[in-house]
Formats: sequence, structure tokens, C-alpha cells
Amino acid sequence: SASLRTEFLGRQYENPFMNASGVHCLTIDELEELSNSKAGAFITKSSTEVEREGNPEPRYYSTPLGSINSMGLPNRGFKYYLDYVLDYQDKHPAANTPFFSVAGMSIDENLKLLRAIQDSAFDGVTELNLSCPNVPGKPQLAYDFEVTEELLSKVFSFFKKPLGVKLPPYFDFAHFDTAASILNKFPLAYVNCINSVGNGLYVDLETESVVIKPKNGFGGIGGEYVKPTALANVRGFYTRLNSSIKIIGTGGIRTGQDAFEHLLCGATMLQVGTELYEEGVSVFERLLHELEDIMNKKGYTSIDEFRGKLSSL
Ligand SMILES: O=C1NC(=O)NC(C(=O)O)N1
Repeated sequence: SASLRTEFLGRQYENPFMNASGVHCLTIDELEELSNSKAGAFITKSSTEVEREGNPEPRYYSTPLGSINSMGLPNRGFKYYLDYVLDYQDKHPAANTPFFSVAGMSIDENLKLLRAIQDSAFDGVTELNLSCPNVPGKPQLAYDFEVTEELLSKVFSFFKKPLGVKLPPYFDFAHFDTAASILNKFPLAYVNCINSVGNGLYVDLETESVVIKPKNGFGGIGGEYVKPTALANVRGFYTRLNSSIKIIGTGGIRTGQDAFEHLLCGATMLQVGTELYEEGVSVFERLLHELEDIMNKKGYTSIDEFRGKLSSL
């Protein structure tokens, strides 16, 4: 019968499912709950050098088809998460170390955080968040191709541990082409497509109002709304990047079918955000059973048999 075993960056995972950074991973309690869940892997909330309160509430709202958020990178500070992952490594020597997400407020802060990781005993995978849409006054870094290339060339002059980047959605083949041509210049371990679709707006009919406080109600959109965009970005980079750069698929994964579609488009690991927020960590058990059922119905015993094999017409 179907096995969900997944190899990613030379490490074996029981299944490809993990949380999306930012969801259920702000505190040690939440991280421990992920560790004890059926998730194959897990990742910390993107951290900044100093602790951040984040944006004023309400800053997350659940909608019939997904979610809108403008959290503003609230986090306990870089050291809190580095201490956690190093402690985790000591306590669980045989397990895969959690992924570590960073989102510096500037190029220099990103370099400082990554140097600290490089110089530490951390032996896991690092995710550089280039795509938070919710810090007022800060554009999504990966929409500026020059700055992205400058940052990555500085990073890879010293960073030698596995590093992936969390990308915003792109919506034009010219942007897929330009982004991929830049990313292919670097020894990246993976790209994670996508972060929330930035600066959407949800309106409440009854109150005739927005539903979140920051930025006059504009926020990152997640859930069912974004799956076609997420699949397009997974496929767009899968077909453009060197095969050594893997893909993490994020966006609109609410069922085993959504997971199967991301894998078919070329994803290796799968991150769950909105659905995890709504359902809690039991979502992972449901998703892996639903994916197994689909694979069994189709006669697949491993994900390798169909990963990336989306047909064109
Ligand atoms: O990268 C991010 N994406 C989001 O959708 N929200 C968070 C945040 O606002 O902190 N960050």
C-alpha cells in the first residue's frame, strides 16, 4: 500500500506534511505540539533579531474560503527560537531538526541572523522569508529582483548550511523567468512557493467594514482562494529551476487531493497554513490518510512515482 516516506535534502521524513511558518509555531508550547503531531516536519515562526509585538489586533480573520492576516511578524526574537532548536537537537538526536525561519527587517539584519545560524551548532534547514506582505512600509523583498540577487550573493558568500527561500506569488511568466534566472545562480536547497497573496481585502457585508485592523484591512490571503496561484508557482519554478533546487508547496492545502495536486506539480515537502490554523494539529493525520487513499486508488506506492509528472494537453 501507499507510503508517504519523503527524502528532502538528504534527510528522511515519514511524510511530506509540515506547518507553514507563522502558523502554530510562535511559542515553545505550539512547537512541541507540532513535534508530537503526525506532521512529518515543522518550522519556527519567522524571527527577527529582537522580539516583536506585531500589528494591532484584530489581525487574523477566518473567511468561508480561507483567511486574511496582517500579523506583522510578531515573534519572541531570534534567540528564543535558536535556543529551542538547539535544545531540540540535544533532546531528539535521532529526529530531524525543525526548520528555522528568519525574516530580518533589513539586508543587514538578515545577514546578521544567518551568520549567527552558520556559526551555531544548528544542523537543520533554514528558511529565509523574502515575502512577508504585512510590515507597514516594507514591500515584499522578493518583488525587488535586484535586492534579492544582492542579498543572496552576500548570504552565499558565508552561509554553507541548507537554505531555502520563502517566495511571494508571481503572476507573470516574465517574473517566473527573471526570478528563476536569479535563483539558479545560487546553491539554494529549495524555494517555498507561496507565501500569502499579499494585500487582499475582505469586506464584511453586515458591518460594511473591513475585518482586520492593520493597513485599513489589507492583508495576506490564504486558503482555497490561493490554490491555483500556489500550484502555478510550484509548477512555474519546478520547470525553470535546476533540479538541485527542490520545491516546497504551500497554499490552499486543505485536503489530500490538494496535497496530491501540489506533488503532481513538483513539490517535495508540503506546508499547511490556514487549514492548520482552523483545524489544529489533527489536520496532519487527516491529510496523510486522505493522500494515502488517493494514492492507493490510483495504484501508487510511493510519491516518487508521480511527483512532478503533471501532463500538458
Ligand atoms: O510572511 C508572512 N506571511 C504572512 O502571511 N503573514 C506573516 C506576518 O504577517 O507576520 N508573515
